[in-house]
Amino acid sequence: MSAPLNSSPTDETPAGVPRPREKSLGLPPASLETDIDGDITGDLKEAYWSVYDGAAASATVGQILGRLPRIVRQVGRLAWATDRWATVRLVVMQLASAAMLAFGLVATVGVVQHVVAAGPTPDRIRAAAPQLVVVVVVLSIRALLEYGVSVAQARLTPKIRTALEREFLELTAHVRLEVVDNADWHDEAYRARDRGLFYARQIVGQIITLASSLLGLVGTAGVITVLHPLLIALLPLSVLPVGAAAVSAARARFHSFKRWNALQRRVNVFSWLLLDRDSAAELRSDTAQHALLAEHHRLSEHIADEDTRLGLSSARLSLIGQAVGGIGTGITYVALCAMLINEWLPLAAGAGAVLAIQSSRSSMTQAVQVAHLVYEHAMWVDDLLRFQDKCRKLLPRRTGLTAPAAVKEIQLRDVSYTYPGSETSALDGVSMTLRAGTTVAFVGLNGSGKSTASRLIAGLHDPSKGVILWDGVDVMDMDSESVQSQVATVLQDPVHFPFPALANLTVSRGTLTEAIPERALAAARASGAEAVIASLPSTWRAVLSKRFRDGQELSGGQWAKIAVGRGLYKEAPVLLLDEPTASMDPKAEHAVYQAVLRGEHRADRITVLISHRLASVVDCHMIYVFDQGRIIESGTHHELMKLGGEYASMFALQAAGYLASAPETEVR
Ligand SMILES: Nc1ncnc2c1ncn2[C@@H]1O[C@H](COP(=O)(O)OP(=O)(O)OP(=O)(O)O)[C@@H](O)[C@H]1O
Repeated sequence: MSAPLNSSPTDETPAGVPRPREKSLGLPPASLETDIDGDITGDLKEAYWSVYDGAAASATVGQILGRLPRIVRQVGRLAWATDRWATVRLVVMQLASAAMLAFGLVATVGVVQHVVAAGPTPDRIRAAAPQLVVVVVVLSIRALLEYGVSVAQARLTPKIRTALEREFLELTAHVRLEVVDNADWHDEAYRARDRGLFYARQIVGQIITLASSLLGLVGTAGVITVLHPLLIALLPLSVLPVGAAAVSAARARFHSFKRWNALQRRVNVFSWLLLDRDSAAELRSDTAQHALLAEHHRLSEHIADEDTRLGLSSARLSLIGQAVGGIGTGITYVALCAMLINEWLPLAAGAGAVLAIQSSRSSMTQAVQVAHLVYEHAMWVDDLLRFQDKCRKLLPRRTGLTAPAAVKEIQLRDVSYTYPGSETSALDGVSMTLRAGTTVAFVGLNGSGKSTASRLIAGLHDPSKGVILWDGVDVMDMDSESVQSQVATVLQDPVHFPFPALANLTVSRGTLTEAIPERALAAARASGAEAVIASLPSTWRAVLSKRFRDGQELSGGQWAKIAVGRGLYKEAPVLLLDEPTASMDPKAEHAVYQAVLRGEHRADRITVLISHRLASVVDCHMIYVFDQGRIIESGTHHELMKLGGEYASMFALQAAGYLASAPETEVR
């Protein structure tokens, strides 16, 4: 978070100045371990995003069939919640379309019946004509219904995705801060975003295709039974071999895809590093491109091999599938001929059976392929929905009581805080009183608890022990978000919003487009951002990112000024500055302190300043010295200097560094 308080603690560090705790480090290995591909990114293989890859490859047909109703119910619920009318239309038209397919088949058999009946050809054709018209009408209605299904799908799918995405971002952007710190939660969030949301968009269409092929299968089975009950025995003979071939082809594809995907993710790491603007300068100055390109080439070759393997195995499986399917068809037709020869079946029914069997074979192949996709993709959608449920339980406190718009006094009473998963307290029994119109400084070594204290004051974490009172009211009784909205926090590494300069300020008031111009100018003036913005080609409108056309690049110090401006623009009753000036030049830093801390701070504002440059805290009304989560000294600069404790030692150390080499120059 910050530069060390002391330049570098050496043996010459004066007595009394605490030293940071240090750990010794052994020699590194002479070479890094690699995986079977000889690649250092091997660990990424089983990373968060690949957990369900290839699940369909190892699931049994029973498992897939067993899960389908649940998946359909789940997606149905999503669709219902998103657009009931489109969902009803979709289901009704889908069923009607399947019914039309069956009617079409029956009508076609009717045509065949007339065509193969006894009598002169013109009479037979004339007799078949009405049925032929029925076939045309039925097929036209089916085409219209399919169009209707596509229209309903086109309306429903983007709505489902948008609703899921909005919900996902609403939840993830609001969960408590310590949740975001949790690496597992992060993995789950990225997995839900990259995979869950992606597949949620596809799954509606896939379920529709699955439903259409299954209904087609049921329809043709019904037609075959109507033609002759004995024919139903021929159906499995024909479709099961095709189905079995399709199952093994689908599994092989998913197996291969899992490996291909793992390799692709790894190769992406290298393409991203090679292309990214942030790494460009360092890559060139370190001539690190060669090492990265070598890894990229090696992984790309593995991907090419995997592609070839997948293509060859698909071709092989397709050949086997066709051979097995051909044998099944052969057996079916032999059985059909036997039935016709024995006159168990009229010729027209036999011809109809051939049509029905052809149609059911293609329905079966499609059903098997799509069922695998739905099974695997549903896992990701399931994962997304589970993650959203989890996030709902991790939202900040809502009590119905909001924080006061103006606060006179914030009291911390014996406050402790331990980060989740940590064994030691980051804050340990801290008490202090912050009053409106005063500026308070937190100083101390790295890791001593200064930022943690400011985060608790900002309502970003809840105390593990003790209470924080705002004008006598426990913050735990207030809505967390309302507390956060009354605090402006400026950090040393602020977010570089790639927006226009003005939006970079107004975002702290929850808008990117609406500004109060006088307030924006005053904030920019006080923070030193005025000169920065004035020097940009389109001043307030200049986009602060080189990633966009005509975007502008700012230096670290310039960004710091923008961030301070953002904090001031919020005009919150509490202003927390967590080392915001560390990257500013001395003049800019001086100006910020003049404006924010010394002269122009508002009488109704509580300002907390965290700084390692002790010269900047001299004028603060109160200085708290932190060490290992506790306050070890407090008072004004003069009181602390008089005390001769750690603050005095640290101050003397910094001052000595300047005095030893400073020429006699007047500070302007
Ligand atoms: N998000 C976190 N999760 C777990 N531990 C944390 C987290 N942030 C800080 N800590 C730990 O809490 C302790 C106090 O950290 P904190 O950031 O409050 O110190 P600081 O005084 O602000 O340090 P610095 O001067 O380096 O900014 C440290 O031991 C740190 O490792």
